[in-house]
Amino acid sequence: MSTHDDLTFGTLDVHADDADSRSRLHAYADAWSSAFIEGRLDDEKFGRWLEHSREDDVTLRHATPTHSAVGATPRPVATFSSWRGELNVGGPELVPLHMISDVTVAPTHRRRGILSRLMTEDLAVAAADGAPIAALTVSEGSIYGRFGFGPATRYRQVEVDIRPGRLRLRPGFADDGSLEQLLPGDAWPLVQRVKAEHLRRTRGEVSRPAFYRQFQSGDFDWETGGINRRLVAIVHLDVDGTPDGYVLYTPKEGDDHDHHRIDIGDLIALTPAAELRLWEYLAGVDLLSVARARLLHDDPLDHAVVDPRCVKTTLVRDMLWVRLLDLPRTLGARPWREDGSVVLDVADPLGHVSGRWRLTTAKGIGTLEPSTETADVHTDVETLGTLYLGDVPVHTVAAAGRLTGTGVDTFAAMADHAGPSPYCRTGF
Ligand SMILES: CC(=O)SCCNC(=O)CCNC(=O)[C@H](O)C(C)(C)COP(=O)(O)OP(=O)(O)OC[C@H]1O[C@@H](n2cnc3c(N)ncnc32)[C@H](O)[C@@H]1OP(=O)(O)O
Repeated sequence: MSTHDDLTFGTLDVHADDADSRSRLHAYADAWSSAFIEGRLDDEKFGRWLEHSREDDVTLRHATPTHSAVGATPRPVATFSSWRGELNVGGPELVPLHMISDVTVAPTHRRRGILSRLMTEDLAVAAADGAPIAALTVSEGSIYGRFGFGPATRYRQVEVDIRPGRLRLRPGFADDGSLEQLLPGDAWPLVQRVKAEHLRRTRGEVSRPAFYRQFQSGDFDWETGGINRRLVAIVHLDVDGTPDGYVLYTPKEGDDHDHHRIDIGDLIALTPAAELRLWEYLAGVDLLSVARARLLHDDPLDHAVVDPRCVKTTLVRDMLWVRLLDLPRTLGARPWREDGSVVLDVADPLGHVSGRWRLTTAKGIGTLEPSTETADVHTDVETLGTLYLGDVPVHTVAAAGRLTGTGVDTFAAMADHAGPSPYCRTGF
């Protein structure tokens, strides 16, 4: 007898609108929301969740008890959502991305292999549908490696000292653009335009799920359950008046004037000058002491200020976890540095990319073919996920024992790049 005989595994149709379907969808949303310690959703929040989930055409996988011993209506004990987005892998085209979120299993049903089953089924369907790569952001670092996901980008949490006169840009900084404060709802179309261009330019960035509109336009604040009247939107315009950057932030009151702070939800600019101008603006906002933000782990801001100690790092953490599902497509889509050729022997516990492959790079383009030759490099799909966007040099990961063989030096010369670190600013 299967250990899951007491459960029904299936998917819910996010677009179904009859009363019974809505009630099942509400129970599903309650299950993930409760697991993330946010409690069950009221009708307003459920409606908002349904709206953005429909916009993204999300697949909702669940496990639900077949019956209740006390006669209650069974409610989901596991949730798992996924949808199709895009990822910038550093090549000329964005790559279709299978995005995963809301992974929960109720405490009553944990460690019975429910997540393993949902993940295995979901990745198999995604691969069969032609998704070359999957990604998620994680609550804990110990869960997803076993399924072939590797941490592929990092971010840095910082507290920037914005007391009067503290954060100063080095002499010589010049920007010929301008700033405009807008209502967040009015800024939203401009924010979207800048963000779309940023995605096109930034290796490691992913397309934004639809829920971003609700909180970045100020339309709905998930914490208060109403319009976000605190959100401030500042747009940077270039010399021709074209928007090329923005910051969205929320001032937060501290215990006293010395502790009022800004939480920066998003600061994105298409030029370094626009980005620094937005920081200069933030440093000049009165009555505030600290700006909390996420930055690239090797962000230019540290080198643009007179006193680098104004930018205090409080945390460095993994952001996007990547899982390769189709090796010829994914390795063919990312850029390569030196010309070369190696045979990779790849282990994959779920079998999607396992086997021996000859990787050949020429003029920045990689091609991959199945091979029966002796392997030059032995590794696994989790390690290839970590290396995929170029965040970490091959030799660093090899020194950890994760790549072995006589071809590691050649592979490093082919794979490592000298461009900016990959960066994903999008949580999901
Ligand atoms: C992408 C996201 O949504 S991130 C959010 C993840 N969700 C949460 O953190 C919510 C709270 N936690 C949970 O809901 C559950 O504990 C889950 C989803 C993390 C795990 O669900 P389960 O059904 O218990 O996992 P399952 O039984 O399939 O375990 C699979 C393996 O992962 C291991 N594992 C599961 N959870 C954890 C964990 N938190 N830490 C370390 N290992 C774990 C299990 O020991 C098992 O290992 P094995 O294959 O060597 O035996």
